[in-house]
Amino acid sequence: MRVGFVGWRGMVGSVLMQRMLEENDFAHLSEPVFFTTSNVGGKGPVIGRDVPPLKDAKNIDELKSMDVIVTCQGGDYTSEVFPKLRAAGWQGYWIDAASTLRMDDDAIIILDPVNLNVIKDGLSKGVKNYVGGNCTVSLMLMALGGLFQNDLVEWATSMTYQAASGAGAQNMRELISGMGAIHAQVADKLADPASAILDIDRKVADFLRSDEFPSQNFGVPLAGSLIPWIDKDLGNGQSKEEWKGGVETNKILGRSNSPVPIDGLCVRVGAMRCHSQALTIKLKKDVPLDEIEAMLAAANPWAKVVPNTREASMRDLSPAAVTGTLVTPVGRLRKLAMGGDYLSAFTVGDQLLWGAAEPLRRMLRILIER
Ligand SMILES: NC(=O)C1=CN([C@@H]2O[C@H](COP(=O)(O)OP(=O)(O)OC[C@H]3O[C@@H](n4cnc5c(N)ncnc54)[C@H](OP(=O)(O)O)[C@@H]3O)[C@@H](O)[C@H]2O)C=CC1
Ligand SMILES: N[C@@H](CC(=O)OP(=O)(O)O)C(=O)O
Repeated sequence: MRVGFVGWRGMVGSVLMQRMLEENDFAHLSEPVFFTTSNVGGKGPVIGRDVPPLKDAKNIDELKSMDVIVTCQGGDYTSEVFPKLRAAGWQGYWIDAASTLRMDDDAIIILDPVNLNVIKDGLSKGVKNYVGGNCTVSLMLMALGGLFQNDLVEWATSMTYQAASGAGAQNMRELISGMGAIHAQVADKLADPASAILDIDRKVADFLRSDEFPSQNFGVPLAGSLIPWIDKDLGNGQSKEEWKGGVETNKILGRSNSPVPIDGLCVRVGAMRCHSQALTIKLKKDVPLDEIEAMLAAANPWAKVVPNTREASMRDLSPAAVTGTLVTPVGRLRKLAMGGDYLSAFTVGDQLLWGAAEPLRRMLRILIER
């Protein structure tokens, strides 16, 4: 199988390369080929063996000779190149991290621990386009898959706490710069135990509202604040990120014809690369909590149930605990005051792993092992 990689040196692509090395995936590829939009003829990534010089990611003839193309290059690249490649008669498999093709009828959203049946059905029907889901959606389904598997969800609403990485590498840098700049404003006062906290606070607030605060990428401060809107304004009061929560979840589950209503508010917070979300779930029936916990834990090897105690929640259910790992813990599970069929849950997940690179890596493996 000739597999071409586009976007391998970006943030998502780098995580993909790292995971492929960890899982020894390249040993299963006879001919990995690496593409670039900026450095044709340059050196490819270090994967433990020689790789040919980088090829032009816009060259349709070069791309056409691939059996599979895996791209983390982004939506603009997909919009520009994918239609040309198909128009040129290319019949290969296209595996993509970008959202561009996700809702197309001839594309499947890939999250195999949750929808391997949908993926296998697509493969048997000759579907050639496989697209990673929105990070928030994938992470929610990795954690709560057990409830959907058992068809227990009547509706769900999620309030998200999304990391800077979802907006890109520059935004992660800006978050840290903002934290550092805030500290620098008040470092002398902080060092003095006798200084008044309200003086420190006033200085920080003035700085957050000033033009000096580094906010070129987000447009407003994230460090020391939050941003209650993610992605485009759909014009109906809903953000595009919130819209994705409903449509993508149902497409992944293969139930777009009988959708489960899922909606909520998406908020950017000052975490680096872990998205968290608090959910209120209306169950179809009053199932005992221990049964719910067992279903969640059994759904896949990564959904770890965290006991609903203060200590365990603080220790295991945070971006600091989860970042850089594949676990998608789910905790704060309890029946709400509204009744036995109302469940609360809180989940955390690394949005560059299950939220972006890992479903692509596993899809490639599914194709290789077919
Ligand atoms: N960020 C996220 O959380 C998620 C992103 N995605 C999708 O993945 C796409 C890629 O996202 P992301 O990885 O964040 O994008 P990046 O901006 O990190 O990388 C995209 C491309 O930019 C080029 N590039 C230019 N300068 C640099 C540099 N200094 N370092 C690395 N690459 C550079 C590279 O192309 P070249 O080598 O050709 O020059 C690279 O492949 C997104 O557009 C989105 O569609 C999906 C889910 C989550
Ligand atoms: N929109 C997500 C990141 C992302 O890339 O999403 P999508 O793959 O749906 O465009 C966030 O900002 O956290």
